[in-house]
Amino acid sequence: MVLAPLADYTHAAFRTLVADYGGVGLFYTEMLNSRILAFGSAARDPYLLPGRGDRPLVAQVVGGDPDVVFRAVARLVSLGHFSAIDINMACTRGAIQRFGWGVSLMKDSFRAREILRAVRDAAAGLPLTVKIRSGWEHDLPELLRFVRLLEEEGASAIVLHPRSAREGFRRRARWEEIRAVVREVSIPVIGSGDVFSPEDARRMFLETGCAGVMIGRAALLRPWIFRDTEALLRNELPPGPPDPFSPLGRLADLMKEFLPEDMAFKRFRLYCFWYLQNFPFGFHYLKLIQKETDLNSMLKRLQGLLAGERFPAYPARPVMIR
Ligand SMILES: Cc1cc2nc3c(=O)[nH]c(=O)nc-3n(C[C@H](O)[C@H](O)[C@H](O)COP(=O)(O)O)c2cc1C
Repeated sequence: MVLAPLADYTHAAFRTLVADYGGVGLFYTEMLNSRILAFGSAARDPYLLPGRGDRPLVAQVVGGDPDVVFRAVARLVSLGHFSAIDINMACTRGAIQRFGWGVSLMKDSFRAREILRAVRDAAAGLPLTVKIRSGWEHDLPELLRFVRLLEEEGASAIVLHPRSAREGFRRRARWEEIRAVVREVSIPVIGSGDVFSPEDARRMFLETGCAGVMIGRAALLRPWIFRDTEALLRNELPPGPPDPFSPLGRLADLMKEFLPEDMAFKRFRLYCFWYLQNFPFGFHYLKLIQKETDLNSMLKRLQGLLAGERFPAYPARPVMIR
């Protein structure tokens, strides 16, 4: 079970929270901008901190210039706490695509190859994973050609979120493409997309033959979904969900520990957008707490609002994404 890279969310504090609940075999950082990494000061960067218990930890890099990516990866390796490097060829955000980074690399095999070589050269023997989408469009022969290229260039594993670049988060993730990639390459394939319950995770393993199941949005709603999935896979009963306020209280404490104060507040407020979607009146609660101007008053408000709440049964599917 793999915690997905989630920009703005999978920082050291959140990964530590998830690790405390258990059930995760591999953690990803949020995507790290190669330009900032290459030319910034890695030592004090809160984005690069390891959490507690969040190992093995993969650092995900996004970029499109092989020289810059080389420098960025060399810096990451020098920190000593990353177990592997991932290159993001999946992100569809406008600015990332305009730079020719993220999923744009799937349209440019030559550049993709150059980036992979740069990462491999800088990674000093650390494994290299690549996170991709289905491609620009759903074109299976083209996807299979691309994953063969990744394998040829020394990727140790592939993570596939089987939606096209155009789809963003619309339509369903096409798990059948995960199965096709599993059959095409001999390296491990990790599936990502639309796993909203432990049962979904088990179904993804069974239907696709993937080596790992990655969870993103549902882990924001229920950071303990990995523990519940582990229990299901062992035919055991999962422990019940925590009291609705306690994960937020714990996360706030971890954010105060790992992140600078203003970043902690901003990130906590962003996180509430997801977590509160567990509850029928979540968006109303979100509106109410937006008025608070510091973390402690926000927490106090949340404690009152969530006192009478309970978690509905899985699936933990957000109704809105940003
Ligand atoms: C808020 C958010 C941030 C994301 N950030 C990243 C990222 O930094 N790098 C990346 O490769 N994918 C990113 N993704 C994609 C997820 O890793 C994952 O592949 C996708 O959400 C599908 O999985 P899910 O259905 O379990 O959420 C992000 C997704 C969301 C919703």
